[in-house]
This record gives sequence, structure tokens and C-alpha cells, in this order.
Amino acid sequence: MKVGILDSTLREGEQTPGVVFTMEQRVEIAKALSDLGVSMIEAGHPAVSPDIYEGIKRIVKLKREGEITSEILGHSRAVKRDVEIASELEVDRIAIFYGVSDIHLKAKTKTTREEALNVIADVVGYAKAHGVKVRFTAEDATRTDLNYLVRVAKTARDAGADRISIADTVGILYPTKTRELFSYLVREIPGVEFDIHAHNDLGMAVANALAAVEGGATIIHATVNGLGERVGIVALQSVAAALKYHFNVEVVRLDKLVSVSSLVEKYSGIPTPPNFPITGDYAFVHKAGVHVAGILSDPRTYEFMPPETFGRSRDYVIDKYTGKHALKDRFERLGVKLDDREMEQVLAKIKSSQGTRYFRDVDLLEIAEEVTGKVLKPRPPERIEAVVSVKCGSNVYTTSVTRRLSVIPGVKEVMEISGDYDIVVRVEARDSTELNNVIESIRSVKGVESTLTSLVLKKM
Ligand SMILES: CC(=O)SCCNC(=O)CCNC(=O)[C@H](O)C(C)(C)COP(=O)(O)OP(=O)(O)OC[C@H]1O[C@@H](n2cnc3c(N)ncnc32)[C@H](O)[C@@H]1OP(=O)(O)O
Ligand SMILES: O=C(O)CCC(=O)C(=O)O
Ligand SMILES: [Mg+2]
Repeated sequence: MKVGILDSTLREGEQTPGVVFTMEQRVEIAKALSDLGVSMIEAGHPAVSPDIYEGIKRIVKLKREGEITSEILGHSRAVKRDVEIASELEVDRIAIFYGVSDIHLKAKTKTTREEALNVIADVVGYAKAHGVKVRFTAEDATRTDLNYLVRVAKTARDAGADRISIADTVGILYPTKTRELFSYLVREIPGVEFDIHAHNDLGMAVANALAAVEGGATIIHATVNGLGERVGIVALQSVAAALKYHFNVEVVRLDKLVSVSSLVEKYSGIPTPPNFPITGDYAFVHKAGVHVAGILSDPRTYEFMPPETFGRSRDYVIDKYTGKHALKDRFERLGVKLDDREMEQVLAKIKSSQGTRYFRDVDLLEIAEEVTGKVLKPRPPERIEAVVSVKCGSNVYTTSVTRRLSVIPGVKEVMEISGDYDIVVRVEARDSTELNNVIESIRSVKGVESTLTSLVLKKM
């Protein structure tokens, strides 16, 4: 199957309300995307502002120097001045868009269908004459009369475009229709390849992208974390995982998705929810007793792919949904032996506690002490204890970071504080390797900017 990713985080992604990348951030994101292995980077619309222009210039320079390998695109209206600005930058390809539905023709460009065909032919031909590859985007293609859409695409092709982007600009497609549409266009319009640009207004962008590929599209537009106008477009991490699962195609380095997602979360200031596919904190964290019992026996019971594929690891939380298998496993990991009756009593206490979101290890040990009457604390003397001060990035909701930190195995207490740091975390580990792992987990939590770790030497 021939399919690649065009990442539009720097163009569509920056159209998310509140998102503005600095020039340095643009370049860093572009490098990260290239390292990830995306085929194309839509680096921005250079006519929009001087900093976008400058950012693209730097990205093109890195491409020339071999530091970036993806094809670099500049976005452009079907306006000759926009094309000139993009071609000055010597991008690999100019992506020229024009709204072709009757709604767009009437309300925006105030052109008839025939006039629009002339504009498209003229501007695509103009760009081509600058010696650059051209993609034409039929904006609002999915609300465009199909016969007219075919004429539009043929016009762009005949004027020199070798790719046509079919934009579901308001996100109204569904998979069956998408597959049919692409199959039809591929059949009717030889000599070009097709992109799918799917918005997520109905939550079907990823499904539509896959259906488009089945219909013959060869490039999927995506953004990291699904950023974009309104509710955004195809999320890169979701579509990459779906392509791997369904078609066994690796369009990007799956093990690098988490770091790219964190980078874009940091620079965009848009927090990714913990239940986001693949890169969200909870993507591989289980809860219900039946599920945890299942994964302890065979992780495939509740995981579509192993978390290690994405450089992640599995975990589970303990609360009133917990069953005996999970609890037994957790106490075993804590090095505490309880008989069946004690385990049942601990479980009963967990079940009857109201409103407790998570039972941390320290809470479980306390309950076990109550039940057994034995002193289970302090933990084995060789344990290392440390205090990690955490600074959050600007635009980050501290409590969301606190919540994420509190479920990391090894984290015993989390406190929000005032002063130079935002959060203090008390950590316990068996040895320095485990401590290092816990600190790494803390540092990789989205929103954490820096940490300062102090080892506890003595406690009174
Ligand atoms: C669906 C998508 O996301 S497509 C990508 C959209 N991208 C952007 O809008 C990039 C950010 N935009 C901007 O910075 C500005 O809108 C600019 C620089 C592009 C244009 O700014 P302005 O000239 O001030 O115009 P404004 O944005 O108010 O209106 C858009 C103008 O572009 C025209 N236009 C809109 N789309 C197109 C197009 N694809 N091709 C040609 N002209 C177009 C409109 O008809 C309108 O023209 P008018 O000035 O003659 O009325
Ligand atoms: O240029 C494209 O492919 C898509 C333009 C766009 O963002 C849209 O129509 O939603
Ligand atoms: Mg769009």
C-alpha cells in the first residue's frame, strides 16, 4: 500500500485558536517531524506574516543542508502574489487552494464556476512556470457538485498540478462515502495523485483518512495532537497507529510519537487530554478489575497493540473497580504477603471507600496494616526516598500535571506549592535505577518543564 503523511502542524495546526509558534519553535517542530519520518511538511502560508515567511526560509535552508529530509510545502491562495512569495522561498512544492463549492464561490471569491476554473488554471500554471511542484487543493470539495469537482481537478492537472488535495473542509464525510468518492476520482482523473485533508467536526477524520487510502489516496494530511481549525484534523498519532494496525504500514517512527506530541503540546499550549489515543497518559493504563485480571494473564486481552511499539509501558490503577487479581499483583510488587482473607478485607475497605480516585501504594499499605495489625512500614530499609521539585511550563494547568504525576508508580505524594517551583513530589524507589526511571517518568509528563531532585538522607 502506497501512503505517506503530510504533516500540517505548522500550517493547519497554527490555525487552532490560541496557537502561535515562534520562529525557533517552527524550526524545531519541522526537524522533529522530519526525524519522525513524515513524507511532507506543510510549513506554513508565507504570505500570512513575516515570521512565518522567515520560519519557512529557515526550514528550507535545513532541507538544503540535509538536516530535514521531508518535502517542504508552502500554502498559497490562488493569488499570484501569494505564489510569488512562496516561490521566493524555494519550497519544494506550492499548495494552492481555492474554495470550489457553490457556497464558497458565491460567498467568498464571488466567482462563477467557469470563472473559478480560469483562476485555477491561471494560478496553477503561473506557479508551475516558477519551476516548482504544485498541489491544487479543492477546498470544501465534499460539498462540491461531483461533476464540477472532476472538472476542477482536471483543470488543475492540465495546468501542471501533479497532486490534488480533496479537502473535507467542514468535516462532514463518513468512511463509506469517502472510499467511494476517492475510488471515483482516482478512476476519472488519471495523471495525478490524491491527498485527503479531513477535518474532525464529526469525530470521523481518522476513519475517513483510512477510507480515502482504500479508495486510492496516497497522502494523508495530519497534525500532531489533531490541531487545526475548530476541532482540528486527523491526529498524526492516531492515524499512524491505525495504518500500522490495519495495513501493517509504518508511515512514521511510532516510538517517537510521544516526544513529538509533547513538544507540540508544549509549544502550542493546547493540553492533550489523558485519554487521547496512543500518546495520552492513559492510553495504556487499565482500571476495571476484569480488565486488569485479563492483562495480567495476557495483555492482548485489552490492548490492540503492545505499548512498547510506541515506546510506552502499561500500568493499572487501584480504586473501587479493582478486583483480587490486580490487588494481589500490586501487593506482590510491594513485597507484601497477604493471605486470601486479608486480601478480601483490604478489597472490602477499598470498595466501601467513597470518592477515592486512586489508591496509591502508601494508601494500600496503610489499609493492609489496619487489616493485618502488622507494621508494614517503613518499607524495606534499602529503599531510596527523594523529593522532586517540578516546574510547569507556562500555559499549563498545574492541577492537570499534579493528577498525572500522582498515578506514576513510585510517586508517593504530590503537593502543589508556591515559590520557584510549582509542585513537589515525594518519590520512593528500590534502587537508583528505579529512582531514575521514576524521575524520567515525571520528566516526561506533559506540562513538566524542569525538575530538581533531592535525595532524602535522614528522617526524624
Ligand atoms: C480551509 C483553510 O484553512 S484554507 C487556509 C486559510 N488560511 C488563511 O486564511 C491564512 C491566514 N490568512 C491571512 O493571513 C489573511 O487572510 C490573508 C493574508 C491570506 C489575506 O488577507 P486579506 O487580504 O486581508 O483578506 P481577508 O483575509 O480579509 O479576506 C480573504 C480574501 O482572500 C480571498 N480569497 C479567499 N480564499 C481565496 C483563495 N483560495 N484564492 C484566492 N483568493 C481567496 C477572499 O475572497 C478575500 O478577498 P477580498 O479581499 O477581495 O475580499
Ligand atoms: O490545502 C489543503 O489541502 C486543505 C486546506 C484546508 O485547510 C481545508 O480545506 O480545510
Ligand atoms: Mg483545513
